[in-house]
Amino acid sequence: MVFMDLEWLFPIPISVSFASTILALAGGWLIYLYEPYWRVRKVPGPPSLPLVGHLHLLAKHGPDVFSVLAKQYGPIYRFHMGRQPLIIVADAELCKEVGIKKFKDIPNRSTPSPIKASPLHQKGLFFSRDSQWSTMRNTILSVYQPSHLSRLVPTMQSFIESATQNLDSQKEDIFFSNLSLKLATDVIGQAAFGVNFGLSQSHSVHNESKNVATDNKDLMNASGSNEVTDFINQHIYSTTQLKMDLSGSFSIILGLLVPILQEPFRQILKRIPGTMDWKIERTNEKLGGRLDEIVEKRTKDRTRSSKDFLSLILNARESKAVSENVFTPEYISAVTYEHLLAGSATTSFTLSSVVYLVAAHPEVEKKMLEEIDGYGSLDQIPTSQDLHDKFPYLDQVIKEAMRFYIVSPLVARETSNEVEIGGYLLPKGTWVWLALGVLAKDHKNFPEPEKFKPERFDPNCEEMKQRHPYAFIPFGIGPRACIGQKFSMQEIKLSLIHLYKKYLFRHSADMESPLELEYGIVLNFKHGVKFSVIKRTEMSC
Ligand code: HEM
Repeated sequence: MVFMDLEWLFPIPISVSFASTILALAGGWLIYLYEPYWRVRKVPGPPSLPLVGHLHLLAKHGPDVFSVLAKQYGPIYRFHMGRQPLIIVADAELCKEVGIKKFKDIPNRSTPSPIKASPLHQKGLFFSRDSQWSTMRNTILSVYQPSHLSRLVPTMQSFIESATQNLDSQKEDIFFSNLSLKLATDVIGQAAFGVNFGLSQSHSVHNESKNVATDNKDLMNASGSNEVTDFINQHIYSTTQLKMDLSGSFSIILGLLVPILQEPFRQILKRIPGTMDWKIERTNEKLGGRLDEIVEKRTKDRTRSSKDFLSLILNARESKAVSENVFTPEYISAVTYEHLLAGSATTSFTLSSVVYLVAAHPEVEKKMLEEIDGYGSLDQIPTSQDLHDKFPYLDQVIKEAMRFYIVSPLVARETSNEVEIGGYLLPKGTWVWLALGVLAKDHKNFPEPEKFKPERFDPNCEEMKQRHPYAFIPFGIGPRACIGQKFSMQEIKLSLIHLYKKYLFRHSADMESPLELEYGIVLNFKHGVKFSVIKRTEMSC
């Protein structure tokens, strides 16, 4: 009967075997699309659309979508990133379970489609897995000793000073988010590679109407730019193309919707000049080539110091303190590059958030200035220990800004075994993502979450005492938490102390309100952050 209908549909007679092939393909296709959903179907979640899953909800609500859905579906629910279901964990106790108690069953991160196309990103610490990850992490941890961090204070300070010289000298408002990105890139460039990129000295931060990413994309096309500029341009282009929505390259979009087609299409598209896949491939190739050159040159350098991260790893490798099989040259390139990536946008976003929020809260600004001024004279540079002990209010301001604008609203993990979380049995290979952004806005732990109140982080206040210990985890949780936490806090505090000793900041009239956010590899201000700058000595005159 079925075949008679098909004969009516197709004027040319079709054979039984052809029809059954079509049916088998259609069945296989449906199984392929629905199999990931089927494995976690018992976890609650909104109805999803074929192919796009819940991406339309992400487009509608932006990063807030995870809070909206947590209100509707509870502390653990399903969100389909295209075909791929994510199990979103939006509760502090459950995050502790995933990140700490059941770590041995959930030790790795899932690899999202933008990363699948980039070997450079896959070989860093972030996406490496199991024993490769633990050996790399232990080695890197050994070079993150507090004594090494404290030795970095003068380096950080000198970049901060040169980046923030004469901020008040021009009439126009400054593009602070650009300044902070250049500063953070310079600092991490020096700390990771021992290379001075010189970004914060060479560019004016005034009159820049575009953000750094766009700025550099243009430069990428200009021939004859110098090596450093090229390297940074490639770095920024490579990073900003890692989109988590439907605005990435065609192969990345396919990776979200039909992952099986991502690699074949990427292989074709990367050979067609002008496509985004072609540009990404060329950029990553050039970037990888440059990184390999830096590593090779440093490997041969017998007089290398042990001040930067790359030299420290190379020294450890040569002294056999770490296995040469684990730290092959390509892993060394990847992990060093990862520092540049992980340490720039995150730190710069946090710096911009603090200054933006403080500028809108005069009572916070007053209290913070009293603490900074009380520390000592203008040219007294705090030590690592002083940064830790002597600025308790600044500490609260930074934490509250990081809660208010959380850099990494989601943290990706993947189960290695079948494991039970929140009453649901999750099969091996399930993507479990911790919703740090939802936790940070949960009114149970943070009453009036939309208000900026640094005092809620005062260790003596009732709100702080009653809060779940894992309600605020901007650097993640457990053995896979951020390795650069102390490094970035040192840099952020040093920068803020130096800035506020000299200047005050006021919102530019040329900025949207509220600020629009965009969700790339980390959260970012869509149109940047702009301030007018007032020199403090002038104010007190
Ligand atoms: C404000 C600044 C920063 C924030 C908010 C931040 C946040 C995070 C978060 C949320 C994670 C995931 C943690 C988890 O899965 O539990 C992470 C991982 C990581 N971060 Fe950061 N980060 C910052 C700065 C840095 C810096 C400066 C570096 C490098 C010097 C760095 C290097 C890394 C690395 C390598 C990982 C992967 C760790 C692993 O998988 O073992 N981060 N970061």
